[in-house]
Formats: sequence, structure tokens, C-alpha cells
Amino acid sequence: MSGGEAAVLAEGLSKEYGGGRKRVRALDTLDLTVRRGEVFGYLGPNGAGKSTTIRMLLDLLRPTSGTVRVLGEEPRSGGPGLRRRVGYLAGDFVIEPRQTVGEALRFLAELRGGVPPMRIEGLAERLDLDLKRKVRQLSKGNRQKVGVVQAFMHRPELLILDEPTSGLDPLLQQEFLALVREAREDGRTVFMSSHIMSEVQAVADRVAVIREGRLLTVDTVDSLREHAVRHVAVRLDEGPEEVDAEAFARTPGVRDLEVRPAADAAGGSELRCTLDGRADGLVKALARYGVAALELEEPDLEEVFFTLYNHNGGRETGGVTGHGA
Ligand SMILES: Nc1ncnc2c1ncn2[C@@H]1O[C@H](COP(=O)(O)OP(=O)(O)OP(=O)(O)O)[C@@H](O)[C@H]1O
Repeated sequence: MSGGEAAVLAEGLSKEYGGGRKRVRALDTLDLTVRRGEVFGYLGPNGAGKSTTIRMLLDLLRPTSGTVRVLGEEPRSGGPGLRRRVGYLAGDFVIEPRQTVGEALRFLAELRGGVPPMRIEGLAERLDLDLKRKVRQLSKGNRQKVGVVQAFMHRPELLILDEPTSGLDPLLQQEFLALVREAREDGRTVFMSSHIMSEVQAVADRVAVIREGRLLTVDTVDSLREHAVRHVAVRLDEGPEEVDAEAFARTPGVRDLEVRPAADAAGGSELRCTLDGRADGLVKALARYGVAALELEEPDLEEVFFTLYNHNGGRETGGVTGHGA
């Protein structure tokens, strides 16, 4: 095993479906490195190419061109040995409907070289999954839980999760995110795709954003947050006529400035603006005044993604939501 290598390495990875006039370029010369031990979010709207990428990592699809390595091996030649080191949750996870959940999981556990029954029971309990139910009786959310358990149960070095929280209710999404954090604490690597920023920002160290098969950006969540737009509201003791609005408007990062009399009759004024990036300039400009109250909204990374999706490359895309749709 080559511990120093990246968990996932893709170079010039491209995939085309179909031929002739029906040809679809689903992925276009993608370069990607997922480091060992990180939680890596893979974000993009529907149809961006996320599942296509993931299927190539698992050798369920072969690239049209380019190369990919997973845990230092080529998916194509890694065989069962490599598959045991990886936990995979497919976007369209399906299992044999006639078995009970427990039987299905025990069967999958055998394929992965064995898993202590307590481990399966513990995960099922955390996700509130009944092992005695027949698979065919399960709701979509419960089937997704089976998918989560089978991906995590053998403590794989690398977890590859395609839209893992789809169908899970909010409480279980939290439990799922706790599992992801625990995997990272154990030094394992998680690669998870999503079209929802909020769930990824809660756990990911870095995120890649793709659209129409191309990589738009790769960055740490912290850095994205630092560069994100925030809405600011400040209550000043001074009235609007005493506030130098122009000086504020010139402050680096400040946009959409408004200064108006405070809503109540107590005098003073209310300053509102949006802030791009760091807050230093604004804080220094405010220091000249009496600041009665200050609200600095947490940066909304969803806005960053809307901007990336909609302004990079010019064409509009849909399919991005801010909530667990
Ligand atoms: N088997 C296929 N044959 C033809 N085109 C395909 C096939 N699979 C995917 N595509 C197309 O390739 C593009 C990328 O699809 P992909 O499923 O990888 O996107 P995705 O980001 O995973 O989106 P979603 O979240 O909707 O699954 C889309 O335009 C899709 O229509």
C-alpha cells in the first residue's frame, strides 16, 4: 500500500456518451486530487457530471480519455482487493428486494471480507433502521439508510458517496454527517457529491465545483467563506447627517451601502451594506462612530455557488437548491 499517494487522482479525465449527433460530453478534461484523510465535497447542479466521475472511480464506466487512480491503483485493474478498501453509495442504490435488511447487509459484508455483526447493528441503531424489515417494504429514505450502512460498515479507507443524503430526513442527515466526521477522525477519506451546498459546507474540508462537465473551482470551505458576500446591519448613535456615507462607500469590500434614520424615535442611524471578503476595512471605518449594535450575517456559500454556476461560462443552469430538495 502506498500511503503517501492521493486518495483520488484524476488527470485529463473525459467521458463522452453516445456517438454522432447524439454525442454528449459529460466530463471534459477534469483534473482532481483528493488528499488522504480529507472530506472532499463534489458539487454541481443536476447533470453536471458528478455521477459520471464517480462511476469512473469505481470502474463502472471507462473514461473516453484521461487517467484515474484510486488509493494509488487503477480502478480497472484493482479488482476485489481495491473494492474492499472503498465504501460506495450509489446515487441509485438498489438491493435485492426479497431479503430482510439484515440478510442483505450480511451478504454485502461477506463480499467485503467480513464485518462484525455489532458494527452493523450499531450503525442500524444510529440511523433508526430496522434490520428485520423486508427490503421491498422500505420507504426511499429507509433504503438510503441501508446504502449508508453498507458503505460505512467495513470501515473503508475511502468512502465514495453519490448524493448520500437524498431521501434522509433532517435528523438523520445530522447523524450521517456525524458518521462522516468520525470517518475523518479515523484518518479515512470521504469523497461526497451533492447539489446542495449547505450539507457539504458543514463537513467538507475542500470542495470542487463542476458544471457542464468542467471544473469551475477547487477551494477550502474556509477560503470560500472568507470570500463570500455577507450582509451587514449597524446601528450608529450618530444621525445620518453626521455619518460620512461616502467614506463607507469607498471602503474596500463594501457594496450596496444605505444609511438612513434609525427606525425608532431614539435618534441615531442605521447603516446597511454587503461585504465582500474580509471585514477589516469596514470595522476601521466604523470605529469613528458610536456603534450601538452590529449584525454580521454568516456568509451564505449558497450565494457563492449561484454566482459560480450562473456566471462562469456564460450560460444559465438550473437545478441548484439551497435546501434539502
Ligand atoms: N448513460 C448515459 N447516456 C447518455 N448520456 C448520459 C448518460 N449518463 C449521463 N448522461 C449525461 O451526462 C451528463 C452528466 O450526467 P451525470 O449523471 O454524471 O450528472 P450528475 O452531476 O451526476 O447529475 P445528477 O445529480 O442529475 O445525477 C448529463 O448531461 C447526462 O444527461
